[in-house]
Amino acid sequence: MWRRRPTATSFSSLKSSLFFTRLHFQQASQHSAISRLPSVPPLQQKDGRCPFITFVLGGPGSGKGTQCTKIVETFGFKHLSAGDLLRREMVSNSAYGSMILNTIKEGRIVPSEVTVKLILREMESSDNHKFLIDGFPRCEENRIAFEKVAGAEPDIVLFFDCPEDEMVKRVLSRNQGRIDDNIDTIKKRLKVFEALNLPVIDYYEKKGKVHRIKAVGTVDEIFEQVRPVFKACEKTLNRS
Ligand SMILES: Nc1ncnc2c1ncn2[C@@H]1O[C@H](COP(=O)(O)OP(=O)(O)OP(=O)(O)O)[C@@H](O)[C@H]1O
Ligand SMILES: O=c1ccn([C@@H]2O[C@H](COP(=O)(O)O)[C@@H](O)[C@H]2O)c(=O)[nH]1
Ligand SMILES: [Mg+2]
Repeated sequence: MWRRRPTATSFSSLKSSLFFTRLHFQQASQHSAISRLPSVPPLQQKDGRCPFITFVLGGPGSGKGTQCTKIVETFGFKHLSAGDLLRREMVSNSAYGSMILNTIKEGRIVPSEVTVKLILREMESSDNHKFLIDGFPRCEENRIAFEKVAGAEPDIVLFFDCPEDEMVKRVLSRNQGRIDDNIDTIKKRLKVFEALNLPVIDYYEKKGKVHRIKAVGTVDEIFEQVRPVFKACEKTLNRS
């Protein structure tokens, strides 16, 4: 469970005032209101620990979810797939349901207001302090919103770098009944990835946070590139 460091603004009032007033349904390209948000104190756990945050990025079908499962098994992280959280919200009678459905069908990006709220809710209700945030941030607006509202940057970023033809092949044979696993939506998702997600990866690359994984080969071969990334930060992972 989580709490914020003592501050004049409580987290719940922050959520309602910052998110639901200032950011109400802003489109992904609108940066101005977000950049004016005040920074907040970083999230901190009851036991005083700060979370270890890994953003897991890569194109559709690059293997993010598959590798996250292995990281959870080996290093004990909590896996938060932004796409899964949105799909769960979509079928939960939420007011956002039809907006999420249409956005996913079109391969576009759900407003940060919704996604950041879902992610932070999961982080706050978890006893774990090591998080894999999979498939988020999708664009610069997502990134800025998360950093402002969480008061935290990722410790590291994993980028699963996979050729497009391999990603298309994997998604088309995934067979999980996802409404976006069809060739038309995949083409749109690939364009959105290139136009909006690659700049986020570039941003963190410049900060020295990106670990680029060549996402070809078997699942186990790819994991052997991932393992040393977490081995190298074991001390930080167990920080108090
Ligand atoms: N190295 C691999 N070789 C072959 N198939 C793989 C490999 N890694 C994952 N897959 C398969 O490819 C499909 C896509 O993988 P996964 O769901 O992990 O990708 P993802 O990056 O999470 O995709 P999305 O962004 O669409 O959620 C799955 O069916 C998975 O079993
Ligand atoms: O932060 C996010 C994550 C996802 N979406 C939307 O969901 C689909 C599927 O996401 P996956 O990560 O591939 O499961 C994605 O194409 C977006 O439409 C989002 O808007 N924001
Ligand atoms: Mg996935």
